[in-house]
Amino acid sequence: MPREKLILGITGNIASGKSTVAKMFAERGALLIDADQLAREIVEPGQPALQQLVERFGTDILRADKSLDRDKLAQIIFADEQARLDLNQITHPAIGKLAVERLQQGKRLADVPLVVYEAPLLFEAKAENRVDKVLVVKVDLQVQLQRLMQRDGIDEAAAQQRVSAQMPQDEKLARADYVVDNSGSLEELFIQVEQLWQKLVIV
Ligand SMILES: CC(C)(COP(=O)(O)OP(=O)(O)OC[C@H]1O[C@@H](n2cnc3c(N)ncnc32)[C@H](O)[C@@H]1O)[C@@H](O)C(=O)NCCC(=O)NCCS
Ligand SMILES: Nc1ncnc2c1ncn2[C@@H]1O[C@H](COP(=O)(O)OP(=O)(O)OP(=O)(O)O)[C@@H](O)[C@H]1O
Repeated sequence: MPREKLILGITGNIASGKSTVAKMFAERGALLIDADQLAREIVEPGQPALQQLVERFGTDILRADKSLDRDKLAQIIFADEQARLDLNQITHPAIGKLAVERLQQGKRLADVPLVVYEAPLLFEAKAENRVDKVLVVKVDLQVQLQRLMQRDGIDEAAAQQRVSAQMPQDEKLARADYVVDNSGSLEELFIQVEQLWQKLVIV
């Protein structure tokens, strides 16, 4: 008898390596649903959430073609907690609705052995109930800051600001069912993901 199909939530703080881990699961055959991607869909031109963002933050957050200027909005919300909370209030309900739909669709697909939901704010958005088990990707702060600065082309102060906008890593770890440590090499990460895949999928 195969095990009941799981939805595995992958979370962890910014630049911890969630996308890297999620990709490793997808390469093994998992279906990946990415909250950052859903967050992009719900602010496409014509979507109600984009209109609400413009009402809250002004037309300055739009590019000439009326699409969202993500860099500009990121600068605003990582420097101002109230702005970030307002952004969350506008976007999170629509992201949540879409996530539930896609996760349930995914769970019904016969040839998918595992559904993975990659969600940076899984705990902050109180979205744990959308998944069966939670994997937290952890990383040492110094490594995290270096990777974040390099990936996003920002300085240490901006990187620190983004890290501080999320729930502390220790709180996430305390609520995890599984943990992988991504402070080392990609090879070390790969081994941990393989072990978890064996545990979750191989009967
Ligand atoms: C602020 C925005 C425009 C920045 O876009 P950008 O393309 O520069 O970054 P991207 O979307 O890839 O997010 C990068 C990372 O930033 C962090 N992050 C994003 N939004 C938030 C937030 N509201 N609070 C804390 N951290 C956040 C996450 O770790 C995320 O993985 C965008 O992240 C957004 O619309 N955020 C609101 C929706 C949201 O909460 N998304 C997070 C997943 S549900
Ligand atoms: N073990 C590793 N060794 C070296 N670089 C890594 C490693 N893991 C991830 N990276 C790099 O670090 C950066 C952050 O990783 P990734 O984008 O997977 O994080 P994330 O948690 O998905 O980020 P976000 O919260 O912004 O969505 C990327 O540029 C990635 O290529």
